[in-house]
Amino acid sequence: MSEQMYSNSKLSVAILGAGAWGASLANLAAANGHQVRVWSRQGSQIQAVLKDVQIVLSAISMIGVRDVASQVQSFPLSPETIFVTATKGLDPQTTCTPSQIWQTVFPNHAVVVLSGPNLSKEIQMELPAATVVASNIPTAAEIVQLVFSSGRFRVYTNPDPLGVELGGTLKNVIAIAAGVCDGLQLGTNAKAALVTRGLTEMVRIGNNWGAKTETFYGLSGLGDLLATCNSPLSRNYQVGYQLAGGKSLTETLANLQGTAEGVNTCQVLMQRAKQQNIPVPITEQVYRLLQGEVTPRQALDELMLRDIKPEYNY
Ligand SMILES: NC(=O)C1=CN([C@@H]2O[C@H](COP(=O)(O)OP(=O)(O)OC[C@H]3O[C@@H](n4cnc5c(N)ncnc54)[C@H](OP(=O)(O)O)[C@@H]3O)[C@@H](O)[C@H]2O)C=CC1
Ligand SMILES: O=C(CO)COP(=O)(O)O
Repeated sequence: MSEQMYSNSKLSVAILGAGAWGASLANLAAANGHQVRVWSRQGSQIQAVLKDVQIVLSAISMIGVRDVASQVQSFPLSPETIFVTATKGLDPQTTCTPSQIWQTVFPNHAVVVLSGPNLSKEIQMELPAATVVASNIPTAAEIVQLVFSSGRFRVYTNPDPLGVELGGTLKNVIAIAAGVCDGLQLGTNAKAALVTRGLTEMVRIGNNWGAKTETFYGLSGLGDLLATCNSPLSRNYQVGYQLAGGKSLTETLANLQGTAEGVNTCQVLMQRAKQQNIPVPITEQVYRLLQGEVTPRQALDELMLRDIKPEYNY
């Protein structure tokens, strides 16, 4: 399978998940002339959507990924079919990333991660954005790059799928903290400190997992942090903002449009950080806040009054 073969051809693309992100990605591929079929639990049979497709893109919330992957497994697909995952979460049972789940279920297929600063509402409004596609199989990433690239969606390739996937996933926890920061009106200095130290925490976790440091300084790490920590369009930011305003987590989630993956990611991350002995002070305070163990103000004090230390351990 070569990139050249695909450069001018129009592909058949199945999008699994008709939520905010699945619908936006479907529009981007369709606008480039590709044949796009979208599947959701309420819609057509998955079998009809998967028939003869060259690309299967999953934009399913983390909670449904394992189940949907095993549904897909029961249908015959060409060995050339490329899987793309756009989910930003971690599996609660195994702490696996979505791409690790897809790769385990489809060990002989190319799997590509798509992640970046991509607030779907802005993409629906046709505002310009950039993203990253990453795979261990470079030609697969290049094919996916061609499918989605346009004058309003700039797609970069990257050889570190784990780093790209973790960037988009881990930033959701920091986005909750950023929402708290703004909800408490702590100011621009506090927000800059939070996001910067949040990035340090993401790099620390990512390195332990085997991801490359520099990936976190790219679009899928720093880029996505900047987008979600500064925008009320981010559901994760909204969760933090509402909690800071005194709402309960149950009330906040009940009124939220769509999925805020950071809530579950935070639980999984705490589990993994404890197992691996990784210091994650911001994640820990977000976890305690979500559990109702601390108030937003107490979480702030806990972070500010930690033992003083050097910025980096060189
Ligand atoms: N919105 C955004 O701006 C972006 C979102 N993402 C990520 O994409 C993923 C989806 O987000 P988004 O589209 O916004 O979320 P939505 O809540 O809008 O949609 C979630 C989608 O997942 C499906 N789904 C949920 N649970 C299950 C299940 N158990 N089995 C099968 N399907 C299920 C829903 O199906 P149904 O409609 O049938 O309920 C729906 O299609 C998340 O991981 C998110 O972090 C990534 C980048 C940008
Ligand atoms: O990941 C996103 C933008 O890149 C979407 O953020 P939320 O899931 O917080 O809305």
